[in-house]
Amino acid sequence: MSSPNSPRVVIVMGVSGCGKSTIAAMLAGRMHWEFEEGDALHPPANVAKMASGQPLNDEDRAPWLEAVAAQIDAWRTTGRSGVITCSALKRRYRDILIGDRPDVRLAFLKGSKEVIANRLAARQGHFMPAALLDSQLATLEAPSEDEHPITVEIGPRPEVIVARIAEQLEQ
Ligand SMILES: Nc1ncnc2c1ncn2[C@@H]1O[C@H](COP(=O)(O)OP(=O)(O)OP(=O)(O)O)[C@@H](O)[C@H]1O
Ligand SMILES: O=C(O)[C@H](O)[C@@H](O)[C@H](O)[C@H](O)CO
Repeated sequence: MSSPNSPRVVIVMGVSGCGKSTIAAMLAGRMHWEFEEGDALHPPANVAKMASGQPLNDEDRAPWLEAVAAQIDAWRTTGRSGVITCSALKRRYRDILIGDRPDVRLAFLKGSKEVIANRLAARQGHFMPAALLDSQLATLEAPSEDEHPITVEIGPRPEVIVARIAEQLEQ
């Protein structure tokens, strides 16, 4: 396990609209760690594809996952800790992001389709159409126990969710 001063990274994962950006930014603030919005690392073609209502495939996601992994490594090799958002829907995507990096933890935001659909319907100014939620949920492989995820229900207020994640990180 890591010593208290070694860099640590949390990937906040889950389908579109589960709250990754909201929770990750607050968690980074609470931990005094860096924050990176994984969506900002998509090639422009991916954003255009999603905005046009088409789901990404494995090939589309490959360069994006590499960019997320590169950010994680940039933090780790320079001794910094950080929180990054990444839907990381499939196990094999998470294997790219985590691999043998022992200080990288998953925080999985888990919620019902109904709650997420309601939040997406209310959200404005985001490229991701709510219509892609079905495909996101169909693609999601929830992390299994051997991935040691911190799994949190998305129902409560963001402050509560962040506190729950922080408590588990501090254990
Ligand atoms: N715990 C919460 N309670 C109520 N509303 C929330 C909560 N978390 C997030 N929201 C709201 O739900 C919407 C979706 O959250 P957010 O944009 O953070 O999700 P996301 O997973 O980052 O989405 P995407 O992957 O599409 O970027 C936003 O409008 C946000 O303000
Ligand atoms: O893997 C994917 O299908 C995409 O990366 C999406 O999950 C988006 O990044 C994001 O969640 C929408 O804003």
